[in-house]
Amino acid sequence: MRNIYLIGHMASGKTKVGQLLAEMLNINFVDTDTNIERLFGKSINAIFKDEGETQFRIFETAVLQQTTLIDSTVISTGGGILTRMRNGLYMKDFGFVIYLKIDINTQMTRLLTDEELSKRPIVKNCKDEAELHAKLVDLHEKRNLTYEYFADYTVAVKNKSPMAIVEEIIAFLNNNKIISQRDFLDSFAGRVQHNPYKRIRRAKVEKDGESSGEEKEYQFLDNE
Ligand SMILES: Nc1ncnc2c1ncn2[C@@H]1O[C@H](COP(=O)(O)OP(=O)(O)OP(=O)(O)O)[C@@H](O)[C@H]1O
Ligand SMILES: O=C(O)C1=C[C@@H](O)[C@@H](O)[C@H](O)C1
Ligand SMILES: [Mg+2]
Repeated sequence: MRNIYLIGHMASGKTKVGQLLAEMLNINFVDTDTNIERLFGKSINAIFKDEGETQFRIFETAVLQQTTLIDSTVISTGGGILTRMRNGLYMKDFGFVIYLKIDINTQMTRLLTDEELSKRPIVKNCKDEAELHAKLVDLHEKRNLTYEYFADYTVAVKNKSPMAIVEEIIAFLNNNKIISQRDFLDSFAGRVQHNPYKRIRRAKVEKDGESSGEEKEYQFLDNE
């Protein structure tokens, strides 16, 4: 199965819903923000502060590109992923794009806790609610069209629990025959069958360029 990419404004629930969706589908989960932090050994705040937003966007594309090498994975992206058009093209080419659409009031409510605000460099320096509101209006004006342009499916998140959103996404995937039990079994069977690390390989023992008829076993372990 192709990947499922979640896009949308910050605090629309991409991370929260993505984790739950992956759990419900029993497939892997990747969060591009988390992977950027792991790969570059710094928090997103520190990357913005030390290297600037442009460098952060370069890291973000690099991490997104890595997801084109895997499949059957739910990938939650950062709110600004579509500031670069090529990112949208990668997601379209390698997966289905689900847009979690949030209204400004719901977004304000979610961001107005210290923990949520302080980890997002784009809004963390807003000095009061009015400034945060103005910033979000600006971001919606700039970004809404880009989310809409790349979305294969849109879910409005207002007043819905994470589980209700997940159920809506799964219904969309099922209705469009994007996932089926068969897909999962095939993909799982394929990974087991082709996994070079788990396979026991037999090879004829060669002596002086000639096969002795004896067989030798090579076991590749996961942690080698
Ligand atoms: N459907 C929901 N109902 C209520 N709260 C939610 C819902 N979805 C997410 N939240 C909460 O909103 C906050 C932001 O969610 P989350 O971190 O998943 O957003 P995000 O889209 O990943 O943001 P970012 O783009 O900054 O990574 C979290 O506290 C989360 O628990
Ligand atoms: O909306 C944005 O531009 C951002 C959202 C977050 O997911 C992070 O990727 C970062 O804080 C930037
Ligand atoms: Mg997130």
